[in-house]
Amino acid sequence: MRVNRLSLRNFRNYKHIDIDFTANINVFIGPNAQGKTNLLEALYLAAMGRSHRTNTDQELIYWDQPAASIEVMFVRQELENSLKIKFIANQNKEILYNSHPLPAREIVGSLNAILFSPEDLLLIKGAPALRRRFLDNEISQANPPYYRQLLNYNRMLSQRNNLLKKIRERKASQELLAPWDEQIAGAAAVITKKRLEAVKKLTMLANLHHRKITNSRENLIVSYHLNGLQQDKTEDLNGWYHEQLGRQRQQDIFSGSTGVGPHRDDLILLVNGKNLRNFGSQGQQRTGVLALKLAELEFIKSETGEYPILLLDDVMSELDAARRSELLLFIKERVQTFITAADEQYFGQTKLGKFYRILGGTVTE
Ligand SMILES: Nc1ncnc2c1ncn2[C@@H]1O[C@H](COP(=O)(O)OP(=O)(O)OP(=O)(O)O)[C@@H](O)[C@H]1O
Repeated sequence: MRVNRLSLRNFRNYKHIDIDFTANINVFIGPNAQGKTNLLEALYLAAMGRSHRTNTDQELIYWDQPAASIEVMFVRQELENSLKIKFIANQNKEILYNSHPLPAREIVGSLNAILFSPEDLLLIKGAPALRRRFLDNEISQANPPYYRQLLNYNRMLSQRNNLLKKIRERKASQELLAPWDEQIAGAAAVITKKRLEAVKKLTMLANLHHRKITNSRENLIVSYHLNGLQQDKTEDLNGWYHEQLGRQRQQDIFSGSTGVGPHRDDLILLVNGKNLRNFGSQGQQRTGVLALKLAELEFIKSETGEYPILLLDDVMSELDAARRSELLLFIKERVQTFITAADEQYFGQTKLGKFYRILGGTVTE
């Protein structure tokens, strides 16, 4: 997968730019607050249909302008595609894929992209929701129907939770829960099964990278923690979820939320048998995150036949020389990459790709 051109109109601090990219490494250099991350954000938006920084589209439009747009020309399976997103103040965004309207929920899976930013360094230490999102982004891009199943599951879950609250306030009867439990159990089983399959591949791929970065001193195991269930008893997930929803019902009514399901699961990472979250040093955790990110690239390649593009936002300065070189060695001539950095110090010797200077919303090669 390769992005050939990005055009922005009134997007963030860019009034009007068209940039052509190299198929290898593209490096955006510039001082703080000049628009480097805005460029990666535009590419991420084209891939995921949403920003990684805001849920408010209005923020994406150049101050005082009525509308903005992002247009990306990219090659997928050797065919050139165009994707355009228009943001109009106080309206829903419009998406055109090869000039045809595309609903926002169908954008995932068109242009695939992996983002690695300093916030990802919290992937191991941070809340379980971060690890679930990591896994969901990966599976959704490799398997777009999964993304829609996930949206559907989340919608049903929030409706069940509203009903639980009404039951708690004696405004609805408990019998109304039965059809929701039936549907939620089915959807939860489908999602969990796909996550378990993905983690099986992920652990193998991540361990290869982890061993390489640590000169074979450390083994990384990634496993899926299914809240309340042993990994080896997953044949009848639908039945199990159904039973659990029934068993937890009174507790769920009391809390007004659903206590079991894939929205409560987690990933567990072990290094040489020890939980990386509790016992890993900061350096080990960084290696774990890098190994996961590289594994994510390979997972998408193995599922779709192509590497996604890689967006590295300000992470070079966060990695030490060994991790940086593992990263650059892997992506070189393999993955089209977009890197932001404050200066050129990490790239001086490598003579990688194309360099762009970013200054106050302007881009010069
Ligand atoms: N809607 C908008 N309209 C105009 N300018 C905006 C808008 N949103 C953000 N900006 C400007 O974009 C700039 C920030 O750009 P960006 O986040 O890409 O910085 P950066 O170059 O990545 O910096 P750093 O290295 O500090 O992360 C700021 O100057 C901010 O004022």
